[in-house]
Amino acid sequence: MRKIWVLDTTLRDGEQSPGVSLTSTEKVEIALQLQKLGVDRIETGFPATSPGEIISMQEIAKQVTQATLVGFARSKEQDIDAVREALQGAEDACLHLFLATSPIHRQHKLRMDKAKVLETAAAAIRYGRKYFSKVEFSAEDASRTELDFICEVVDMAIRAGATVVNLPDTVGYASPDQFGEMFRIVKQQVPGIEKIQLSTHCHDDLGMATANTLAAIRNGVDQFEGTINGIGERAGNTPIEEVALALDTRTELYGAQTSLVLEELYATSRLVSKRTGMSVPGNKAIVGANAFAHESGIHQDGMLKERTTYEIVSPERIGLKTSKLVLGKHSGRHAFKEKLADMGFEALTEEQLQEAFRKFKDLTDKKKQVLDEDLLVLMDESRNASPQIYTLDSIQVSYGNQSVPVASIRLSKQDGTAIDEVAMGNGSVDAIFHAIDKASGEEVELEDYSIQSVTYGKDALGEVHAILRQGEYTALGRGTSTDILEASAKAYIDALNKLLGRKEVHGKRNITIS
Ligand SMILES: CC(=O)SCCNC(=O)CCNC(=O)[C@H](O)C(C)(C)COP(=O)(O)OP(=O)(O)OC[C@H]1O[C@@H](n2cnc3c(N)ncnc32)[C@H](O)[C@@H]1OP(=O)(O)O
Ligand SMILES: CC(C)C(=O)C(=O)O
Ligand SMILES: [Mg+2]
Repeated sequence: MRKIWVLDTTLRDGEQSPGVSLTSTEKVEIALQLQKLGVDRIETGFPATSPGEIISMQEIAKQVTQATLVGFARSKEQDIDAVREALQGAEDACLHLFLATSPIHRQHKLRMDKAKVLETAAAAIRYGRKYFSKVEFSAEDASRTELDFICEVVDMAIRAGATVVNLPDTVGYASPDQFGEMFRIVKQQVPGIEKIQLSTHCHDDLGMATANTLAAIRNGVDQFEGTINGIGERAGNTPIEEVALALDTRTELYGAQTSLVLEELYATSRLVSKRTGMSVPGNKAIVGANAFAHESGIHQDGMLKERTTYEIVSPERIGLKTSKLVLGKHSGRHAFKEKLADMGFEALTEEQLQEAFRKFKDLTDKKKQVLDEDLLVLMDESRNASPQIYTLDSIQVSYGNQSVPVASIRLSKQDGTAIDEVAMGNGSVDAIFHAIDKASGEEVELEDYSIQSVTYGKDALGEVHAILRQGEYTALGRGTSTDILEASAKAYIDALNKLLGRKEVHGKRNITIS
């Protein structure tokens, strides 16, 4: 299988992401992790940028010994000298020179004609080769450069002594077919091309960095450059994890592999995200939080029967323990039953399961994600079911800090009849309880009332406990909901039902029924 070299530029192009600036300690930490990941070449910085950049690169050079360390420079002696200073302690160093070659950059930015570009780059490569055995030359904006001039530039770079020639899609303008064709022609037409390594470096302005990189690989490049999580200038660089996994997953198509330790990808992604402050979108390929999570019932059912129905990469391959089956609005009975079994609720009858599933679906209409804690509460409610003498149909509360709270409530009785009542109170909860009292016609006393949040987040479930007394009898009721007024009504009705049910059957005295 053909080996593809990986040049990681998270610490150089990645750090060019607007708003990102890494400290020396952070850069060393990331470089050590990149070494663990098995990156062949780590671009540690652009030392002409600042004195601090040189110090960071020197620190990395002291500690990272198993990868080639690359220093970036314009085609200027002063920049090359800065790379010499920054990489002097490196075991294996490479100078990375660049100069733009496209008409737009030549005319407007560099104000150089073609001949001057060739002369400037050749002089820089020759100067660099005096100090470095490895010199990469990048023809910036290659994808917008005339094809015959690109061939001239590559020829010049080889003659001047470059060991790697990189043709970047600097502004993410290329399309895969066109980009692949450029490499095919360069390989065909430039004499001595076999003496050097050909590289590519893509940006994601049109969302095609990975596709363009793979097109270059199919057309014979030896190295690709990218960053972890795809961070970098503007829309970012090629995400290394995407290309590495595409090669690993489709070997029959590409016939090429990196030597990355893929199991380190997830940890590397998390570290880069934490240190740069650039969060990874949930739906990001390979390393996003949802990349191995399934919420839809049909997908979850498929996953439970055979993982490969909905996963082309196994989570273990990138260093994650398992896939996740997330319970939510779109989940089905198979995943629900599996989840309950995992939590120890195995001995449920079909009826209990159906009832729990119905309640679960009701909850998903109110809550985005159902957590284990939510399920525990829900199962607890089901198992401790009280006689359904009254059930809550609807509730409406009118509250204002200048007016008296009013609650309207509709209860259903066991025989199916509905009772509507309206009542006022000192507060919203008090108004609800008065309305329930009026609807039931029972005289009860509220002995205790408490609220607690049982799950997390803005849409957390609140659990209300209410203890009611009627003469010698007391009963504890529980109610849960994402709304505490609804939870309060449910708890009150639950206590009332228990009180009436027990009173009727047992006639026991002074007993709190839980
Ligand atoms: C595609 C890429 O990612 S390229 C890398 C981009 N990264 C960065 O620019 C980050 C670090 N940059 C910096 O800190 C600064 O730009 C520095 C220190 C490098 C240079 O700063 P300054 O000397 O103030 O120049 P400034 O950035 O304003 O302009 C760039 C100059 O470099 C020239 N230049 C640009 N690319 C090259 C090159 N490859 N070789 C030689 N000269 C170049 C420009 O034409 C311009 O020259 P001019 O002053 O004669 O017009
Ligand atoms: C490799 C360099 C020149 C680069 O970052 C680019 O062209 O995007
Ligand atoms: Mg770039």
